[in-house]
Amino acid sequence: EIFTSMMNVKQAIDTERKLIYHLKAYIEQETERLRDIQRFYAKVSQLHSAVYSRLTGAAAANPLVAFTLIKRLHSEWPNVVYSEEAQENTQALRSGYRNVEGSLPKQEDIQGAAQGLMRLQDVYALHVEGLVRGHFQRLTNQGNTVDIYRPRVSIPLSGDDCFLVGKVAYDVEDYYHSVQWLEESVRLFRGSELAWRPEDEGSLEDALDHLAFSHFKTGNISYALSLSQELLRHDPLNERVLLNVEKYERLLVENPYKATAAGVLKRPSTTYLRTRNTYERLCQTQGSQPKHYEDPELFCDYFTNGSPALLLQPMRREVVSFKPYLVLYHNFITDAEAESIKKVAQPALRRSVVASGENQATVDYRISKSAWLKDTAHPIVGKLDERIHTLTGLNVQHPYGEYLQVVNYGIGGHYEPHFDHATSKSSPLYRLKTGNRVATFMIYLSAVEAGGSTAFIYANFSIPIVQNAALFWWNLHRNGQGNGDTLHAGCPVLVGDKWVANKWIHEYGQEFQRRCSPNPDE
Ligand SMILES: O=C(O)CCC(=O)C(=O)O
Ligand SMILES: [Fe+2]
Repeated sequence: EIFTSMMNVKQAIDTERKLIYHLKAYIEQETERLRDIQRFYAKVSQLHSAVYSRLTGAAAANPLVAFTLIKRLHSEWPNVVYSEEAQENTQALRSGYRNVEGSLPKQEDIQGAAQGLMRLQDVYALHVEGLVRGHFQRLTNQGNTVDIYRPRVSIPLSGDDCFLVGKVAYDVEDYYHSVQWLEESVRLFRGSELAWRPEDEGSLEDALDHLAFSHFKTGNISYALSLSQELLRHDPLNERVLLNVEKYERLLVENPYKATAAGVLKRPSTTYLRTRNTYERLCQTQGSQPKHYEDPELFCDYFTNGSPALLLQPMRREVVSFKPYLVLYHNFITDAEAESIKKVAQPALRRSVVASGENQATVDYRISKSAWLKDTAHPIVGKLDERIHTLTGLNVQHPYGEYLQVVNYGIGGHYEPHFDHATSKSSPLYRLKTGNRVATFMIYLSAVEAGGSTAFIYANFSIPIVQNAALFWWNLHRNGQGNGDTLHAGCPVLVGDKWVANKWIHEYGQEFQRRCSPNPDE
């Protein structure tokens, strides 16, 4: 599951570096082998033009010429033709490949990465044609493109790259995406002068085939027909396509008005989410906090919580919202501490799960890896517990607080709108027997280049990632009921390596810090 964590993607760079090394050795050896063969070829062909052609009959009469001719035909030619060197070179290359095989991406990775790209396309309303050229752009209503982010490094995609993304969509009958990506694939394959590349999975014919069928499925039969006819020009004997062409022509005769009935394709309903429009709007703004002038009660201060530890170095507190109550503590953690936490978490990272009934499950709506760190894992974990306790006054010791959950997002990694507290009595969150999650303390362990904001859906704002800051909010009202205003999400990461750490604090153990109240508004 390389695609679920950027850390694994970084490790994949090293894997490819090893492969490059093996391929270089292979090319050198093969080049040498071909040079030797060329030498033999040059020798023999030169003999033929210099000796045999001019003297023909006389040449064969010379016993030295005759002897070398016989020797060549008897042993030199088979030595060249049946040389084992080619096989030895291939074997060396393959054995180098087998050494890294265990760490290579799997089918689920290619699918997950392609789905990540399509998620970014959807949530940030990206223009596919721009994306293919390596740009992160949105198409305006006037038909212009605007950059939403200019990456420092980027690469354009090939026809085969686009074919693969389109194929992932096609295989799940998601023709909304398959049409857009295969369209790009066909365009790029048509325009590339290289007809064949050893690394490619698909070809212009494959792309035409899948694009034609996608259009057929969405009702655009005349376009399906013209694409199939183009395909037949490359592959005139393809029985299946010949039959399709016949079928499309018949359909068009029977139902001429259906020619281009495609209309506007809708995004697939598998990604249905009631709050999707708000969620995506909040992600697109990449940070849209309420401003002080919008709510004059909001404030910033240097906060000590009456603690001697904080008197020397007060915390920069920013009250971001009252409904729900949300506070941002700036510079909660230092760069060095954040790096240590990530380092300690790395070997323990596993695919993130969510509560599903009484159990836990991996889901498409949370794409990341996470690790649970006990305070014994590293002295810094205990220090952070202490700091959270000082700031909030809450008891964060296990089991009143959960272990620290360190999260690393992957390609288009996200966490769609959810509550941190349990909303059903059977939730696995109750296994600690310390009640529900009363509060969340979330630390941003990294910056990102673009995307990845934390969006509060009903409260209608999003917090851009503030490196080293921490976000605190109450999940429950004082009467113990879940606070619906806390519905929140981690927006897909557009560019960057996003890390956060969650400390979830439970109801029990906080009785003196957070008094109960029957008032549902508190
Ligand atoms: O990554 C974020 O911004 C939010 C993460 C989150 O809500 C969670 O892990 O529960
Ligand atoms: Fe959350």
